[in-house]
Amino acid sequence: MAGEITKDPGWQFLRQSPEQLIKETTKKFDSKKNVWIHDADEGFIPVEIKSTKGDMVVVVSAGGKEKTIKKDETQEMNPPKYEKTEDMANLTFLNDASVLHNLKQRYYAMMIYTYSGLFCVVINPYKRLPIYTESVCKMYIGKRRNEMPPHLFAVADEAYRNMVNDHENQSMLITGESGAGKTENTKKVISYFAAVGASQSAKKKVEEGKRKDATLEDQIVRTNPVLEAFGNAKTVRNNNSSRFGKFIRIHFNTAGKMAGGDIEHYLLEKSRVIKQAPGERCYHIFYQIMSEAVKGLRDKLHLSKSVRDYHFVSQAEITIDGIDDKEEMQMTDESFDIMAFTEAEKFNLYALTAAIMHM
Ligand SMILES: Nc1ncnc2c1ncn2[C@@H]1O[C@H](COP(=O)(O)OP(=O)(O)OP(=O)(O)O)[C@@H](O)[C@H]1O
Repeated sequence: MAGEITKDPGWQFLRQSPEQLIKETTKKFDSKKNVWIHDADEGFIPVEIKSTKGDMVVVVSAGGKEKTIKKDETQEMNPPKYEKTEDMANLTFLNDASVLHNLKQRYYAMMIYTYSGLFCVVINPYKRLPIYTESVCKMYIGKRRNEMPPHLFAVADEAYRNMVNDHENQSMLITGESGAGKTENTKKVISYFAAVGASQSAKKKVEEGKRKDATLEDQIVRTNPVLEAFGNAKTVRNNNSSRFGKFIRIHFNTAGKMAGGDIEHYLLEKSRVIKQAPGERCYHIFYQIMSEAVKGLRDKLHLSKSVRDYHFVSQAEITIDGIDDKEEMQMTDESFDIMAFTEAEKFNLYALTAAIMHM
C-alpha cells in the first residue's frame, strides 16, 4: 500500500522523496554561526556570524557581503533536519524567519499544506494540483494525522472521526485574506465529507420532467455553484471573491452518514449590486443570465440589449479572464435542478435578478 500511494500523481505534491529528504537534511550547519537576518527584499536571509563584540555581531551573507548588526536582530536557525518540516510545532526555534522559510521552501516544492500544531497552514498554489482526486481522498480516509503528509483531508478526517467516536459536534475554521483560498478549500472539505459520509440511500428523483438522479451528497456539493453565482464577484484581488460570510453546517446521522445541511450567510456586499469599482464586476449571475446558456431565458426576461446597456451591472468589467459565463450558467441552472428547485422557482429567481438590470 505504501509503495502504491507514492506512485499516485499527487504524491509528489504531498511529501518529498527519501532521496530529496536526505539531500535537504544533511547540509553543513553550525548552530552557533548560522542565523537569519532581516532583508528588505527577501524578508529574511541566512548569514554566518564571523565575529562577536559585546552585543554586536559581524555577519556575512552567501554572496560574501559583510554587515555589523545587533545580536538581538538575528534570529536562530533550525538545524537542516527540520528542512521542509511537515509540522512546524517540531521546530526547535519557532521564530518568524524559520516559519516563513519553512513555508516558502515547501511552497517552492508545491507542497501547499503544512501543520503548525493543530492548525493547517495553506498556501494558494494558483494552479490545479492533483491532490484532491478520488485516489488521494481514499488515502486519507480513516488515517491518523501523523500517518500521512499534511492535507486538508487529514484535518477533515480527524474531525469526522472525532464526531463519530465522541458523538460531539466538530467545527473547522477556514480563515485568511481575500484570495487566500478559503472558498476553494471549503469546497474540498465538503466534497471530502460527501465521500466519507456518503448516505448510500436510495437515489432521489428530482423534479418531474428532469428525471435526474441526485443523492444528498450531490445536493450538498451543488449548493456552492448557486451560492457563488449570486454571492461571488470579480474583485481586483480575486476573480471569484465571496462577497459574504458563511457558516456551513453539515448534519450526520448516528451511523456517520450525511443527513442534511444548512448554511447561514452574513453581510452580503449589497452596494456591489448597483456600483462596481474599476477592475471589478457585479455578481456572476447577471452575466451568466446574459450568456444564453439557458435557451429562451433572455427573451422571457426581456433582456434583449447588450450587457453594456444595463447600467447597474456594467460600470466596470463585464467579462473575467478564464471564466466562461455560459458554462457557469449551465452549472448554476443544473445545480438548481439537483437541489430540486422547480422550474417556476428558478424562473422567479432569474426574473428578480433581471429586474435589477432593467432598473
Ligand atoms: N487549492 C487550490 N488549488 C488551486 N487553485 C486555488 C486553490 N486555492 C485557491 N486557488 C485559486 O485562487 C483563487 C482564489 O481563491 P478563493 O476564491 O478560494 O479565495 P478566498 O480566500 O475564498 O477569497 P475571498 O475572501 O475573496 O472570497 C481561486 O479562484 C483559485 O483560482
